[in-house]
Amino acid sequence: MASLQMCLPLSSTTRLRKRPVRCASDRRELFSRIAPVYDNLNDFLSLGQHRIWKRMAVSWSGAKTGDNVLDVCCGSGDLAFLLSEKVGSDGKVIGLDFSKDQLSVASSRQDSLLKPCYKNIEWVEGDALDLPFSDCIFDAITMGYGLRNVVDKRKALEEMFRVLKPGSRASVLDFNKSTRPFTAGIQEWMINNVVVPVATSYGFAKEYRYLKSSIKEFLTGKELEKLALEVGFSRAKHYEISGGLMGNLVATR
Ligand SMILES: C/C(=C\Cc1cc(O)c2ccccc2c1O)CCC[C@H](C)CCC[C@H](C)CCCC(C)C
Ligand SMILES: C[S@@+](CC[C@H](N)C(=O)[O-])C[C@H]1O[C@@H](n2cnc3c(N)ncnc32)[C@H](O)[C@@H]1O
Repeated sequence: MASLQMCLPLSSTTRLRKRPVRCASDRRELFSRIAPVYDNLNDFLSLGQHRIWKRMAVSWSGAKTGDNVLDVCCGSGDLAFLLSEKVGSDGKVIGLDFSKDQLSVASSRQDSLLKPCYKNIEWVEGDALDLPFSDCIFDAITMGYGLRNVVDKRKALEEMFRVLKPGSRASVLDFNKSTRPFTAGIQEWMINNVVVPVATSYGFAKEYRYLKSSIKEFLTGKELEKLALEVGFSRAKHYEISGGLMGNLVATR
């Protein structure tokens, strides 16, 4: 897979520092490590609010009964399961991720959840930067907390554009990189003083500290809209949610 280049060997001084989560293989390993606690920590740390944000993302995708849809960077499958309920048994959902461990959690959840429509979900191990699908085949795409984590955001949007049918939408949910100092400050305070300490108690301090650096390196809502239009989407709108802590880009091909 094009984007899974191995990290270059670090200098000895760098090795001595906390190694940054820089490249695709580092990030894949990070999400594989946290797979066992990922869902429970999301529920606890967001007080269950992330499920509301994910429902909003699926609604913005425009997915409807009978559609053929894709959830990129599906992880443990939250958005894929919501898409499955939306498209129903006549529809088809593909959940793609490059972490075997995350996909294993998703597949186990699918087996234990007894909703008949969930049989319409297929889990695919693959790279968001090199989607193993033909052009113009999906009626809707979601990407929940994935764009901030890929090493090439433009390429990820180009791939989603390529596999979307004309007139269809990509709905991209993530943390919002706020331009308002107060909002950014609240977000950073919560991560520093609630998220990381709780994660540390589970032995995942470094993994959750990565949240802060990944948000700092992310794009603002306006920058995401601009990038989507540059890639070729005909319309792009970024909605701030939860007081600006989170955001959702809706891009129409
Ligand atoms: C579902 C959420 C985050 C998913 C997620 C994304 C990542 O990129 C990670 C990277 C490294 C480790 C973990 C993740 C990860 O879990 C959002 C909710 C869960 C967050 C961990 C908690 C965020 C707290 C907010 C800053 C404030 C929430 C306020 C709420 C109204 C109580
Ligand atoms: C924070 S999780 C989001 C999971 C799920 N979408 C959700 O909303 O909870 C980010 C996911 O993106 C995956 N990921 C990151 N970069 C990827 C890439 N280039 N290709 C495929 N999956 C990737 C990780 O393995 C991880 O499962």
